[in-house]
Amino acid sequence: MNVTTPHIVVHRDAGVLAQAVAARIITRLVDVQAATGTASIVLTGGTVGIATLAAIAASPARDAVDWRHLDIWWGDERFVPTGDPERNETGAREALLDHVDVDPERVHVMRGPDSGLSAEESADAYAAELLKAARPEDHGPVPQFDVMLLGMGPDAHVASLFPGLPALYDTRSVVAVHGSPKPPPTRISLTLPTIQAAREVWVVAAGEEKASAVRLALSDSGPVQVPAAGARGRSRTLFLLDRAAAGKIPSELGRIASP
Ligand SMILES: O=C1O[C@H](COP(=O)(O)O)[C@@H](O)[C@H](O)[C@H]1O
Repeated sequence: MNVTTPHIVVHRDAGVLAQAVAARIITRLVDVQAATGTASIVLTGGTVGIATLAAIAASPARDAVDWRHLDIWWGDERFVPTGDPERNETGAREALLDHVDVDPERVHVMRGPDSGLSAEESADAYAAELLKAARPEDHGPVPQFDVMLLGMGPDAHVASLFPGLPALYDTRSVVAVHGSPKPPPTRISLTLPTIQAAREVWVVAAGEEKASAVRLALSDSGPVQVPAAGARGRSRTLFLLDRAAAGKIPSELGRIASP
């Protein structure tokens, strides 16, 4: 798998970070749609992830995106019923998707227990949906997503890939995760091979409590101990941080700082 070296961009605080990531997403989607007529994005839950979606909703530039021609996927989901405030889907709908003209057929949710599926069946159903969406030029079982947004926990988890859990060894595209150290315990997650199939992977993190995880994610650590170290895209990897989260990055790693 071709993966790229991360490029680091640091913003003043979490608020500016969310605004800047929102602007980047809008620009990227507009550019991809101008070139191909369609685009795809993978959403994340978490604080910066949802704040970013709210910033897109509040931006006048959001109307530059052709929302009807956008496929929306999730990197992970908490396995709780539809509408539960814990679901990443619920946060994304409230922050953005309820405010723009998306095509419901192109909003690809990971199903919860109210669907009657077990977590394993829900993961398999998502894998099948990804396989159906993959085109010959994707050369694999999942689409080469245009942008994958990933939040990161203080333990360096991304999506629902937590350090040391079996999901990190899994070569399927989507898995059920049990025993998550962060509640709720049961989740559905894309795996590392699926994350690394994305054209662009953008890791977003804010706050001092993420600083050690950011440092490790940018080191040569293995992804089983430091899942975020495996968050790399085929064409580009961005670590989009606030100053606090960037506080422990070694000085030899280049970074771009905004005022
Ligand atoms: O549980 C999750 O946590 C991470 C990070 O959340 P944060 O609140 O620390 O930013 C998130 O990226 C992931 O999608 C989510 O399910």
